[in-house]
Amino acid sequence: MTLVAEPNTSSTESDNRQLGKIGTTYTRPGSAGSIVPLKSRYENFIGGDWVKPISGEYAEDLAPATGLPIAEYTHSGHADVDLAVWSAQRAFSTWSVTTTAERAAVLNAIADRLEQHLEDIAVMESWENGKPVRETLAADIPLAIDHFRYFAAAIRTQEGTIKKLSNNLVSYHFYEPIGVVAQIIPWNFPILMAAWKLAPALAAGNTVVLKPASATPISILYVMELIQDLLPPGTINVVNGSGSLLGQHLVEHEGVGKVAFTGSTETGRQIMQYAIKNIIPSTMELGGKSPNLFFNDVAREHDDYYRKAIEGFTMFALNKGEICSCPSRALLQEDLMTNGFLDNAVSRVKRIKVGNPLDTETEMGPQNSADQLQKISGYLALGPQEGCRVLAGGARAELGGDLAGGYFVEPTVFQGSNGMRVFQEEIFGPVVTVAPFADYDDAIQIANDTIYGLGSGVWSRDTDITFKASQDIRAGRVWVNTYHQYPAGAGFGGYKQSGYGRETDQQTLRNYQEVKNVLDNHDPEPLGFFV
Ligand SMILES: NC(=O)C1=CN([C@@H]2O[C@H](COP(=O)(O)OP(=O)(O)OC[C@H]3O[C@@H](n4cnc5c(N)ncnc54)[C@H](OP(=O)(O)O)[C@@H]3O)[C@@H](O)[C@H]2O)C=CC1
Ligand SMILES: CCCCCC/C=C/C(=O)O
Repeated sequence: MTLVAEPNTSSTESDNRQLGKIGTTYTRPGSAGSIVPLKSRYENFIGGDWVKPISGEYAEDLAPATGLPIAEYTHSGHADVDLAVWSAQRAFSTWSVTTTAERAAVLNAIADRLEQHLEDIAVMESWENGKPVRETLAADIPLAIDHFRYFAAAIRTQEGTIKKLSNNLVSYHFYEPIGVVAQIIPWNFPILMAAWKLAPALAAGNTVVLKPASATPISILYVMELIQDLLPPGTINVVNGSGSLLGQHLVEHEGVGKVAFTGSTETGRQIMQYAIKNIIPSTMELGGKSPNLFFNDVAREHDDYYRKAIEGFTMFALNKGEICSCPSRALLQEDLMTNGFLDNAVSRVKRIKVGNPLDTETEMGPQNSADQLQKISGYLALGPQEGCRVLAGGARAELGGDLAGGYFVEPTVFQGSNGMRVFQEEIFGPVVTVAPFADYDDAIQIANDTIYGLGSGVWSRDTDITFKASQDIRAGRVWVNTYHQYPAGAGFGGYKQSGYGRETDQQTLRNYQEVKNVLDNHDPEPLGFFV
């Protein structure tokens, strides 16, 4: 499986470790013998210090695998946001004038530090989110590390423009940092989503106030503890608390010059309204209902390609389906419904190993929260009510022992049609809906019949089909004969109600920059209007 970036070739401590060896079960963060030393309470990180919330209020962070508390985090208010914005403004005056080489050095140092701590960060992320440690070790954390390295390089190689408009008139375009950036991130990839936003914002010379999701408030603070000595105070400030209480105040703050958001389309729409107040730019990475198209020729032979396509179908269960680009609508050309392909795919789904996220053999952990479990359970009930056939799963997964209180769901395959709500609404769980298509035009029509346009997949051995489909599908990302790869250097973002702006590529720098034009006139003569 090649989900991750090329490994770093520089020599570090981590080179000789056998991370995530199958058969390992990591000890829970905070308990005796764990590689993750946890505090019982995490304050806000503001101005380079650990700062208590002014109200003195805290909330409990729960482990999705058990439903039991991990640690406390701050329930911040507006005054805490004010303090964070003020700290970021102060830091901006010095960070924005550092050289690109200096900023790149800081980003590279962060990457190196994260790499030294890859294993403990991965364990922390798994325990707080519920995602299997085999994913955080192989994807989330390596991708986050690579992101800092990528933007260290990107800022050093970004060019402005210079144009000689006439013998005496020269136009220069320079990119300048915007100022203080508000970044509001979700709980499904807490560290990776922070990296996607922090790395380009810092590289471009901005300072940040980051608001993590309330369901995963701590893993990013664990990372801040590890990297705090590498950053000038105030360049990154992290404030926890309820998004509905803090969001408007943060985004409408006069000291904030830009907002970047990843989360639901509904909340994105609200944040866009807040951004209007001070006319600040926004980037939005929102929901999805991504189609995954399989053409008849995938089953021509039962070879490696066929196995790859079966894995492509099963990818809806990665991160327990809690991914905006989850391939949640599998569209199969008619022969594949009856010639064994669908049966084989369903039987692979039934073998997905659901369990303790800290066990390296686990393929699917618990959903992130009780709220998410409840939302998914609603759709598990809705599918059959709408007339879906249940080909696999369809219920909560009952695990024993101390995982009995965890938020586990069976990976589920529904067969139905694209007009059903389970085909149209973002479930954000391990649920794939399957429908047949007759021919190419039918496939594209069904694929595009959605309000979303984030991810999509096309599977065929015929490169004319895959190329044509990659042009005809209305989505920001078309994976061809693959799915769920997110290398830096490939821009990611949505069409339609999946948002706007691209992340994970050089062009992301432009989300965090103003363009300054200098028009330099060397003509000795006046222009002639008022002579
Ligand atoms: N596209 C994606 O990657 C994601 C999509 N979703 C979708 O959204 C559904 C609901 O999940 P939910 O966690 O409620 O998603 P939200 O979009 O509401 O939350 C994402 C982030 O936005 C914050 N937030 C919430 N309300 C506001 C607000 N008014 N102003 C500013 N920030 C705000 C949240 O803070 P807080 O946690 O404190 O509320 C969190 O940090 C999921 O079931 C899924 O379908 C969810 C997460 C990611
Ligand atoms: C295997 C790595 C998956 C990264 C997924 C990034 C998607 C983020 C999102 O849901 O917004």
